[in-house]
Amino acid sequence: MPAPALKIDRLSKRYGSVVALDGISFEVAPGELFGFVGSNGAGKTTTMRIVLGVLAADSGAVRFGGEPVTHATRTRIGYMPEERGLYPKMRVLDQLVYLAELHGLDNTRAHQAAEGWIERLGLRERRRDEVQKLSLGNQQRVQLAAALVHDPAVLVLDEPFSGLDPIAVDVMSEVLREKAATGVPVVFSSHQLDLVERLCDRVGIIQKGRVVACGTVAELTSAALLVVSAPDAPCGWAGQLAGVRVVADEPGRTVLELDPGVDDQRVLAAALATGVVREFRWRRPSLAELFRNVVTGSGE
Ligand SMILES: Nc1ncnc2c1ncn2[C@@H]1O[C@H](COP(=O)(O)OP(=O)(O)OP(=O)(O)O)[C@@H](O)[C@H]1O
Repeated sequence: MPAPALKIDRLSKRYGSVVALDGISFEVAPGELFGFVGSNGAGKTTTMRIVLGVLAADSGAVRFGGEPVTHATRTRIGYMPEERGLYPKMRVLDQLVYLAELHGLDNTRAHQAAEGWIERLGLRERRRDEVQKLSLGNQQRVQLAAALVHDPAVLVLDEPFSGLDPIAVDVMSEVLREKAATGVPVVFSSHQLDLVERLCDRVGIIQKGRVVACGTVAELTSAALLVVSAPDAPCGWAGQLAGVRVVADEPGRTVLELDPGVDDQRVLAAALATGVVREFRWRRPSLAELFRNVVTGSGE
């Protein structure tokens, strides 16, 4: 049976006078790897805590297969909290077995699952160590194992990649891909936009508690940018052109966004008026460029 979709439906949340969530909505389909990105304080952690039920929304709902999430369905979510929630003095294996049993696995199955994830995440040598004695990266691997050990039907991870070395990033990426490939909706937050771009099927950009852009990376980055290398051009040469916005301006190289209908040959003429033009080409923006555009509206 395929796992149900996770739907965040118009959630709002205030902390006193601070509006943390302002009607945020998005959906993560079964088998989809969804990247949740936004500036500091945009509302990512608040959203994830509400999904987990550790925080109540003022209004809106979290739905799982169309039904509001209940205490029973919540136990089917695998969660990696931002503040990490392990018992520092418990040994790795004991901790994972304990968590699996808490989620309803009997002792034998809990051991099998814990050992399986220990092996998969390269923690075999550490399995008898107290969590507090592990490096931060290894603690994070244990935290991932803790989110997975009860074979969840939904995976929600708050900045799982922060602080990981490149090998651990690869392991984490593979595991998330594999989990999604089994039909589970997987959502994770991250500030590492290159990674999100590479890994995710879809991305939601959140700002001030609302989703301001959502789609596949290809959809989000379809509006092309114009790269112009004009080594003699004075800084800011393109700033006065009507319908043209400067996305990046380095000495001799400028990246521009043109309003619909603006003739790029007019831009080329303006560039040539400053001297030689070595490069004049269209390219897709990166997710990081798009993010800056969307979030600051200025491109920088
Ligand atoms: N316990 C709290 N009390 C008061 N305000 C809070 C509390 N938790 C979060 N906030 C505020 O709510 C807003 C959203 O915070 P949240 O932690 O959800 O953002 P975030 O997107 O996860 O940020 P980051 O990328 O920095 O982790 C921010 O303005 C934050 O200051």
